[in-house]
Amino acid sequence: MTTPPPAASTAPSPSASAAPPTGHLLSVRAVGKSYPRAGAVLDGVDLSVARGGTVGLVGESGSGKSTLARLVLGLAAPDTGAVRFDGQDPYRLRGRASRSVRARLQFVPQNPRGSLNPALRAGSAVGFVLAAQRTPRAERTELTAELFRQVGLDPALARRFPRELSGGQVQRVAIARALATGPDLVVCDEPTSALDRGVQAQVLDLLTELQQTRGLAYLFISHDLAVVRHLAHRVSVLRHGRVVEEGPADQVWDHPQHPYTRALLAASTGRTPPPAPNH
Ligand SMILES: Nc1ncnc2c1ncn2[C@@H]1O[C@H](COP(=O)(O)OP(=O)(O)OP(=O)(O)O)[C@@H](O)[C@H]1O
Repeated sequence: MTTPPPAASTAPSPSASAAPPTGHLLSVRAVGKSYPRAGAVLDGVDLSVARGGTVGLVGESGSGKSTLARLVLGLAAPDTGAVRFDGQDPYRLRGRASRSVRARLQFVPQNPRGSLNPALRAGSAVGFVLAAQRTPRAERTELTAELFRQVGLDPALARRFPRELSGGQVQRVAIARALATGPDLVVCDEPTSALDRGVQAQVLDLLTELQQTRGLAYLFISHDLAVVRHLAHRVSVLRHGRVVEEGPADQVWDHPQHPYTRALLAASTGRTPPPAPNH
């Protein structure tokens, strides 16, 4: 399915702003993963995310994006290669070290409504995370209100149930929940693909703003190059489990080298780029 590019935004293009700080927070090296029926889902994948930077991971459905997200989050182990978050293997950690890394490594899902308990008020979704972080009960309500404000939500909405919120509001609650642990890296898996175009642009602007104020890094997964271009500093293009192109977002957008990247661009924008010199 082709999602239209997001509406024009007031947020500065990340690639037009200052370069992100150097030093890799996340490093994926020669990662391979197979499943019995699917075969090789990832094959020799390399990817790095700098502190405070955004890498966009694009590819069609089935290219292996969510599998890579699971490996990065330490929910599964690669068959070959290595995943390192700040030098540590998120899958192998146990006990306090695991809790610390899990707090610094958060996730925003595609379908936040599905990840929120429908029987609990929106504020509780954030409150539970704060409780797990051992935040004193007396501070949780005010901290939840502050997180709601940071994601552009009226703190009064914390009293509502998920069904009483719009799709964009629910996604903001999911972002507030991810922020509650004070992460350094947030893995966003198609976080705007279920939203209307205008709301999509607002959520992307919010993610950009949060990056600037909190120094967050993102691994931003999408099938849509136009969405990724909106906030990524660098882009990796995944096809059948292999990275076929990687580079600065503007370069990949303006001068896509691989035929597959060019096809993704055409699907995303309707624009057929001029032929690349090497193909
Ligand atoms: N736990 C699993 N067991 C077996 N096969 C799996 C498992 N997880 C993923 N796969 C298979 O791996 C391939 C890649 O799936 P993955 O979800 O990573 O792709 P994707 O690019 O994220 O696609 P989508 O955008 O549709 O989620 C698919 O063929 C899928 O069926």
